[in-house]
Amino acid sequence: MAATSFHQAIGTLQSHGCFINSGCYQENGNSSPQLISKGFRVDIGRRGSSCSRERSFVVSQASTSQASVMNPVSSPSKKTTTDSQKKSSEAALILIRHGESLWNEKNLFTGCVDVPLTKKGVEEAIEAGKRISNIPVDIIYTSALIRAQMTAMLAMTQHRRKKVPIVMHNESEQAKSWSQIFSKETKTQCIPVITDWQLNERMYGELQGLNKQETADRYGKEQVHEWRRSYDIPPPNGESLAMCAERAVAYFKEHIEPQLLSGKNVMIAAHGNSLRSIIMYLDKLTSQEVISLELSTGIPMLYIFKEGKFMRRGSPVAPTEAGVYAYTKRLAQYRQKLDDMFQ
Ligand SMILES: O=C(O)[C@@H](CO)OP(=O)(O)O
Repeated sequence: MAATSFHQAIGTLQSHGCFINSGCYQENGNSSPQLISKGFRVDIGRRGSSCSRERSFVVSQASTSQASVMNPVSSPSKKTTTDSQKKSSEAALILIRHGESLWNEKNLFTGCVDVPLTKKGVEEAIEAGKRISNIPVDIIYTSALIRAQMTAMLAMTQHRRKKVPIVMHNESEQAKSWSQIFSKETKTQCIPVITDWQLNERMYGELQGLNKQETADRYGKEQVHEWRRSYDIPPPNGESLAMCAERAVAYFKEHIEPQLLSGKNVMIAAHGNSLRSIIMYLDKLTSQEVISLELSTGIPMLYIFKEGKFMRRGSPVAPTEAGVYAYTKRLAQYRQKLDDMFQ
C-alpha cells in the first residue's frame, strides 16, 4: 500500500476512534519510516477490521503471587482485584521500545548483551518522554538491560509531573533494606521502577554480536529472516519469539496486570521482541500476524485498560495532542490538573 493510501486509511480509522501512528509498525525495526508490507497494513486498511473495531479482550484474573513490587507501591492482592474493581478501574499502559543502541547503529544482533544507547537513542528517549509528558505514570517496569532503563529514565525527565523514578532493589534483603525511603512525603513524589530480566530482549544465542548483513550474506537472507522473524524457530542456541513470549507474557500477567487492575498507570520500557510478544497478547494477534509486527525505537504506544479490556490507542504524537486526552475523562482531567499546577 502506498503511503498516501495508508494515510487515507489512517484518517478513516482515526475518525472511527482507532489511532494508529505509522511510527509504531515499520519494516525496519530500528528507525526507517517505512510501512510494513503485510499483516497490520492489511488489517488497518479495512473498515470493521480487528483494529478499527478496537481489539479488546477480558484479562485473566490476577495471580496472587505478585511479589516484585515493593515500597513505595503496595502489591495489589487478589482481594483488591475483585470483579467489581475490575469493572470500575481504568488505567493507562504505555509501552516503549528503547531508543537506538550502539549495536542497533552497528547493525549487530544484540539480544541479551547489555549495550547502552547512542546519542540518537538518548534523543529518541527524550522525545518519547515529551510525547507522554501529560500521561500519568504510577509505576515503571523495565528489563534488566541498560538500554531500556536509560530510555525509561530519560523519558521521565520530560514528564510534567516531575516525580522521581527510583529503581527498586529487591535482589537481596540487604539491598532492600539499604535502599529504603523514610519520608512518606518523599515517597509520594517517587515512581518505583521495577527491573526484571523477564522483560529482556529475546536471547539471540550464537547470533549475538554478529553483523546482521554479514550473517545474511553467509547463511542466506531467508534463513536469517526465519531466525529473526519466525514465531517458533529459534536462532542457534537462542530463544524463538514463542519462547520469549512465554516468559515475558507470563511476567506481564503475573506482575503488571494486577497493577492495571488496581488502577495504576504503568509504563513498560523494553525491547523489540519482548514487546512484540506482549502486544501479541494484548491485541490477540496470531502467530502469523505477529511476524509482520515491527516496533520502532523510542516510539511510545498507549493502551487504555478499562472494564477489564485493553484498548490500543496508538502513539501520542505530541504532549498537546487533543485526541489522546479525549480518549478518557481521566486522562483529560489529569492533563487539566497539570495545566493548573504548572501555569
Ligand atoms: O538484535 C536484536 O536484539 C534485535 C533487536 O534489535 O534484532 P531483531 O530486529 O533481529 O529482532
